Amino acid sequence: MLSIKQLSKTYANGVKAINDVTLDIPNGMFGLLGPNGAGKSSLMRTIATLQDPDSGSIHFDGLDVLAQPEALRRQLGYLPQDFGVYPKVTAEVLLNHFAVLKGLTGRGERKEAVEALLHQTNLWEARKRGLGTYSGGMRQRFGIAQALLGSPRLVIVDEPTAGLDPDERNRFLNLLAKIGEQVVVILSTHIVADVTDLCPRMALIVKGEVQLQGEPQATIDTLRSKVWRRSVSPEALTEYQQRMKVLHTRLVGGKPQINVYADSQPEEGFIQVEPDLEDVYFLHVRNAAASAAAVV
Ligand SMILES: Nc1ncnc2c1ncn2[C@@H]1O[C@H](COP(=O)(O)OP(=O)(O)OP(=O)(O)O)[C@@H](O)[C@H]1O
Repeated sequence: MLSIKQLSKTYANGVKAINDVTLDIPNGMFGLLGPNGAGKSSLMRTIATLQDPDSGSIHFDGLDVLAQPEALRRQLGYLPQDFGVYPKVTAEVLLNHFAVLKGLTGRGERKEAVEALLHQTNLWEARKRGLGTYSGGMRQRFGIAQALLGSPRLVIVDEPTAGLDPDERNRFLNLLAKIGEQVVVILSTHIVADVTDLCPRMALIVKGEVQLQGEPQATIDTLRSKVWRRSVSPEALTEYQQRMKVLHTRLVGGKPQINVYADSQPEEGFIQVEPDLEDVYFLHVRNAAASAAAVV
């Protein structure tokens, strides 16, 4: 269990990236959802002990992470958002190199670990190719392979599916789901479907603050019978957005379709629909933006 209490961080430029965050993260896949700039990477980097918070505490299975960062690092696998690779080096050589850095110094043990991870991430056939020839999905799977070296008990992956095509995304998420059976995996993402598909527990963070946390289905249930949908003309869209709580807009056959939050049917033509996690996400992002505007 990872336990974060009242964590805050303000950067030198005055941006409050983490604002009094308290989260309990049990074993399994945990989705940390939030729009760009919400503070997800700041939180991930702080948990990974790459930067210090201004205040608050982090404990992992009783270990005081901020007091003993080295001890946490020995149990950590981290795939950062901007994971760079050397394009000319092969996957096998680079993974072997990372393994040495992770402390796998015995030749036999290292070879075994590297080979097992290349198989697990489905890169065995491509192991002798330069990483520069890899697709985005293959690079991300390589990123997970290096994160899993040394059998970490805490795995952090920061926005890993952005830019992947549907096949590669599925393959990557399946891989994460398998890992999540044994350890704590924190998946930071702005893609709602990643969390819906994969995570039994989640938190939503906006402007550095936790807006909600719990089981995705329980958060969806709070919106039952409050989401209404209709198609509108492109010209009328702005007017609907001003008059109603429009959660999101989708183009269906080139025509905008809006989901609106309301206690009862907003007007003729709206039909009630089953809410989903996107509705929850947009309602909270919208409310957070509204309350920030009210403060200013
Ligand atoms: N080193 C830094 N110095 C100053 N401001 C920073 C720094 N890193 C991030 N920020 C700011 O802190 C806020 C949160 O950024 P962060 O990268 O943590 O968010 P995020 O949710 O990961 O978003 P994204 O998906 O865009 O990376 C943003 O306003 C960002 O501009």
